[in-house]
Amino acid sequence: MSVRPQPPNANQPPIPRKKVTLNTLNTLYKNKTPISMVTAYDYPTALAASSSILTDLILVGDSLAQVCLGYPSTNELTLDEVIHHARAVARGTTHPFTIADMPFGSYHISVEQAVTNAIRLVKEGRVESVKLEGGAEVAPIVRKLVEVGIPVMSHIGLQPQKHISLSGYKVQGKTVESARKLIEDALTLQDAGAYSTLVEAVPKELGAYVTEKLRIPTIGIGAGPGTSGQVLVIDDLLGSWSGHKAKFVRRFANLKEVRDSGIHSYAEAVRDGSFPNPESESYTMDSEEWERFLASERREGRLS
Ligand SMILES: Nc1nc(=O)c2c([nH]1)NC[C@@H]1CN(c3ccc(C(=O)N[C@@H](CCC(=O)O)C(=O)O)cc3)CN21
Ligand SMILES: CC(C)C(=O)C(=O)O
Ligand SMILES: [Mg+2]
Repeated sequence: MSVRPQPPNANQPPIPRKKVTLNTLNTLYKNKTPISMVTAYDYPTALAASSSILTDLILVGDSLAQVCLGYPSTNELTLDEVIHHARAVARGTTHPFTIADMPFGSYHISVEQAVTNAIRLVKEGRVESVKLEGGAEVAPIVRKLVEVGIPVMSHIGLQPQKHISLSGYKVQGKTVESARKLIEDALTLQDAGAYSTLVEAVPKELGAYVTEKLRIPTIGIGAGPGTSGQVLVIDDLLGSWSGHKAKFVRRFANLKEVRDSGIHSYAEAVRDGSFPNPESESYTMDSEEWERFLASERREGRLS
């Protein structure tokens, strides 16, 4: 059966969702059911992402660099850092299919380097597939990884790892030439065996068009509603990220407000002495035991 499970209603326990596999993705794609993907970076965000029965894919994105580690861009993130976080994500993930970004510099040197590092992500990072940025130029890498048995999601359109050579984060595919290049890249990556292609920051017309031209699902971020699925950075959608908000981000919650006000209330309660409460938030000792302790302290000469 290909019917999507319904969201649990508040009075019912959540229905455990069957593990999402590449077959599940194909079924969703064939049924034109929009695929839901979200990033996660550690155990609690993986639990959060897994808490909805409707989450299909979890991405350990290299956005980890900015969102969790405070780097100015994704470019200085190391493979070891991705692996460390991916392992934590694996411990918190239930049904969703998992993907990790191959970070900048971990796959461009040679096909051999890419295979070595993708294998590390699978074995040590415990992810089920990898994603890598790039067009036709990375097709030989995609082909080899797929041959080895590592499913690959490609990533075209805006490629944040190229933000320096592109002079910033800019919408891609806005001209005839760049739109044509995007379609050609997408077809080449599909031929190389990618199971899906992520399309970032392109005009909605092009997002829908590339989706129509492919026989594998597209996952869009800033590519309009015409892609096979959508992805957002978890902190962007939860409103817990205070950095730049791209046009494509919708806030589905405002966690930063709730979180910061909680921190401030705590600090205030410490400052004014109202935390901790001596009754409900403290431990007690039997009073006779306490008296015997004080007597022993007097005998030691530590108390007069
Ligand atoms: N928190 C977060 N969310 C993301 O989506 C994200 C990251 N971090 N880090 C890695 C990359 C970087 N990404 C970005 C970063 C900036 C824009 C951006 O500023 N876009 C402009 C487009 C301007 C134009 O060309 O018209 C915008 O205003 O939306 C888009 C994607 C997506 N990724
Ligand atoms: C924004 C998504 C697509 C990503 O690649 C990331 O989180 O690194
Ligand atoms: Mg990324």
